[in-house]
Amino acid sequence: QTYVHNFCFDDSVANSTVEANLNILLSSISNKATLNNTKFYYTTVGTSPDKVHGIFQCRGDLTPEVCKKCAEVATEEIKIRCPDKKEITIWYDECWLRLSTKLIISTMANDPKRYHSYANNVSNPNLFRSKLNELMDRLVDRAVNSTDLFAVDDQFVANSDRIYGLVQCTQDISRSECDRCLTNSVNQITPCCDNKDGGRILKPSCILWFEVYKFFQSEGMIGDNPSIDSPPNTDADDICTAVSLQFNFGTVYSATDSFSDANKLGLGGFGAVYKGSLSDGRDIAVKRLSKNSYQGVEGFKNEVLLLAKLQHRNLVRLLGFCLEGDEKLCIYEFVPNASLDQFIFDPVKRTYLDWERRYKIIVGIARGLLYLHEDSPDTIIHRDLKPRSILLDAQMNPKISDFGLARLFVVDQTQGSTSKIVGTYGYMAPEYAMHGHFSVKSDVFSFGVLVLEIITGQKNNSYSQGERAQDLLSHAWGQWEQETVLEMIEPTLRECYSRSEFRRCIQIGLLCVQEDAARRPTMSSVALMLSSHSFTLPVPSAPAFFDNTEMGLNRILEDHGTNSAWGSVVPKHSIGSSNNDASITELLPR
Ligand SMILES: Nc1ncnc2c1ncn2[C@@H]1O[C@H](COP(=O)(O)OP(=O)(O)OP(=O)(O)O)[C@@H](O)[C@H]1O
Repeated sequence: QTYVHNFCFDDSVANSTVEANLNILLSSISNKATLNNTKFYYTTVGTSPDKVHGIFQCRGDLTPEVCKKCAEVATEEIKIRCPDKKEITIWYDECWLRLSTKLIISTMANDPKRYHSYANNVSNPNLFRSKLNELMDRLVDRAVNSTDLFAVDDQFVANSDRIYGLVQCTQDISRSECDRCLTNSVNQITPCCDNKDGGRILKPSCILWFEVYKFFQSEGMIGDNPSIDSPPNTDADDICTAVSLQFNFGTVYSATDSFSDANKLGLGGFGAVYKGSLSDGRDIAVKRLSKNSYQGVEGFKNEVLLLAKLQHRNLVRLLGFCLEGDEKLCIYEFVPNASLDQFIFDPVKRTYLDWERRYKIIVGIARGLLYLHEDSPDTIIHRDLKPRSILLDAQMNPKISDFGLARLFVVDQTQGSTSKIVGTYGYMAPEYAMHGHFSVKSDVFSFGVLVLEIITGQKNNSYSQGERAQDLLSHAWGQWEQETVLEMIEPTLRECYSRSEFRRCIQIGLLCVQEDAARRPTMSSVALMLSSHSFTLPVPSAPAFFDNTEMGLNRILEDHGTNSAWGSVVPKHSIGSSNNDASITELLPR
């Protein structure tokens, strides 16, 4: 058991009833943590005003024996390290303990906090910082969705370098409080441990810990989330995962009130979407896939397994699937605040998004896309990124939706090029729209359009400037060349926004929409550009100019024709249709 730190506060309680109660509390915690084989334990001793409360929390990856030992050591050592004190928090590598005369149960506490860091500096701080952010975002998301508010994982940095991370909340607080506690800790990594290759943020209600070596036990990892370490295969683990991801049709049927119209959220390219409530209180969104999907049952299950392994704070989480007769359902977490287009293009709701919020949304989308491109088990190309495919959660965090759906339909295509163009006019890279070539760089293009739309409030494909209809990219390029980009700020933000961040966003947007795909940055570079203001941005070359004329559309149609096979599965997806905007994703093996 390795002692880390303690805080002992308040006047001495020597020879008082409080002191006597504290002693009883300590032996109770020591005994109960041993007897119950528990990782979390809460108890109180005495009556007000001498009542004392105690919370014990052990790490989720450790065995009951290790937790028991930690409880024994902590309750003994507290008497030596904090004699006569009544407000105490003590942290060990393996567990932590809180004692107080205040009601501490179910109340999230960020303070007192302790930064605990090490002397080794990392060799590439920018890269390390962005990979650490990636890892922490994933960990927080997994912890708040787990049963024990705990998560461990590791993250590739470069060559053989990895970062290992652990986050844990005390199990008495709610998921949203755990989220707040951990998110606050993630934001404190810079003051705590910037440029360091290891560190911890210790708080009464949660801990965050990272190292460049593996310091946790994987075997003890339990929780209701499938591992995301490897792609699906047919081993025993995946059979277990498949069982836990499969929803009973009756459950989904009653959760959505028999797929009632009142519960219908909308009709997308792949079928109708319904809101549902599970009996455990969780809200879900159920996508009822078009019945004439060509995908067989096994193929469908495999794809869902693969997609369910993708877990990231900025991706809409696929919780599972349901098969019944020819019904194929995908069950997602419910994201309450609708899609981004309903905010940025709405005359009233656009005012809800101040500059800071917009910047955070851009950073979140970049992180989600970076995960799909570089940090998930397979390279995943979204192919239809646009404001409608970004959903907003209760805190207005962005979540990318509809990644992977193309895999649930069998489409005639080869890797990296397709005879069927599926994407949305205005967001498609030119090489994709004209020649069917898609790659991570075609997603980067769509991301660039999205950035420009979020900060200017203008739609790329319905932009008008004065008399002449002009697309947003051409307009942004013109303003960039004339050094007048500030004129493009979303009008409701004019009085209050960061000019330097706005300029950077325009520059990043223009870098992403460059005509030459090879010159567009990767999403890891974009994430770095957004997180580090000291990073010097390259100078963009001219964007691909958007041809908004009938001739332009006809040219695309002539190049590709329409694909009857695809059209019969999801007719609205064919190029040239008036409502060509379903979301499609591709997954490629690395
Ligand atoms: N996980 C979710 N949580 C909450 N609402 C959702 C969720 N997924 C989809 N919706 C809502 O359901 C409706 C239909 O969504 P869907 O993604 O199928 O289609 P779309 O994005 O409108 O169109 P398309 O499929 O053509 O891109 C939209 O209003 C969307 O905001």
